[in-house]
Amino acid sequence: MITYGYSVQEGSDHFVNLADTVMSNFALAGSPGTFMVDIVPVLQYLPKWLPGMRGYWKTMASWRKETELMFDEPYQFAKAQFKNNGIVPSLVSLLLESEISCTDEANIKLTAGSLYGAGADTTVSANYSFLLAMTLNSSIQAKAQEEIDKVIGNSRLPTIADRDNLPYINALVKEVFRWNSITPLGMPHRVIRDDIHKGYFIPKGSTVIVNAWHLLHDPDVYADPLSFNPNRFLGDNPERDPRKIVFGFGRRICPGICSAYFGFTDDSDVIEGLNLADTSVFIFCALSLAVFNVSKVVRDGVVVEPICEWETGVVSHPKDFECSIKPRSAKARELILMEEDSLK
Ligand code: HEM
Repeated sequence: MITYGYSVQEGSDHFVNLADTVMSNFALAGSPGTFMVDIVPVLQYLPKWLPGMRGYWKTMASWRKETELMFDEPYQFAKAQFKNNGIVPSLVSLLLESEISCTDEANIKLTAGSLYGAGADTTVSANYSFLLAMTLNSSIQAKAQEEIDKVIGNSRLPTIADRDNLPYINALVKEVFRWNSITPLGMPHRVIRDDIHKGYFIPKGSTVIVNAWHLLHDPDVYADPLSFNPNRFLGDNPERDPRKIVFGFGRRICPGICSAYFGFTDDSDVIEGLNLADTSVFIFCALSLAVFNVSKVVRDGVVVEPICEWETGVVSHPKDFECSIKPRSAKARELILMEEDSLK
């Protein structure tokens, strides 16, 4: 919706399926060492017909095709919608409002595709971790709901404007970012010139990989790091804000956390409310807590323990787990239905 002004279809959605395929390819391509050419770059110059090379190039050609479709098809949808004057405000509709050249069009397509590709999967991973954490920690869920009930009541849904008044929810969102490292090894960076870091010589061309998982689970920084505990970010001595790590580092830091452009340094705080990524996760958590109870599934009188493990890959998701999501009350059900109606 933000990128293309498009409402995702429930069940199976063509554009989402396309993006999922490309993100799975990306997860493999982005993990250094998946292909021999990552380790021996000279292999890229070998003829494509050589035995052993054909399969590789065939895979690359089909991945390229899928990537082009992911960038092109939703863009063409948004463009057609724009031309038919049925404008739903989106990144693409805003960019199409002025006269554009072919180069502009290629840039809009790539910008929109990057926003969706890089922003959706990562945010979804955080949202799933939140649901898993709530399934496993009913007392933390109850405490968060108590804060929402006290500050917002039950006659309306929380909004982004409520954020400053919800310290416990803010701490919970930080803990969602920390507990599951969404990108456990960040993104590989290439060193563009020789460097010396803390006495270590790093030659130009080296690939540098950050161990984000360790930084977020370092027992010297986070007490009992494997447990989900929002309290670690409250009080007089809060533990390190994980958002300083989860969005990467340097000039290629995630643009979804735009305080990068406002001098985000080690000492400054993330500017809440200005960041698409952080804000999306906050509002998902706050809305869910306001209207739903998330709990373990009980089947035939037996409690089903959810699987608490994560997939590997550039973007790590919780493995499929079972949970029960039910409206908290009749009033909550009413609010959900009103919200659904307003989207029609
Ligand atoms: C919880 C959500 C998100 C997480 C954890 C996340 C994390 C990251 C990380 C670790 C990187 C690599 C940074 C580096 O190279 O050091 C990155 C890059 C990127 N992110 Fe995000 N991201 C999230 C949401 C978003 C959103 C909502 C957008 C949409 C604007 C977005 C767009 C991008 C893009 C375009 C890049 C590539 C930047 C570049 O290479 O110059 N991300 N993200």
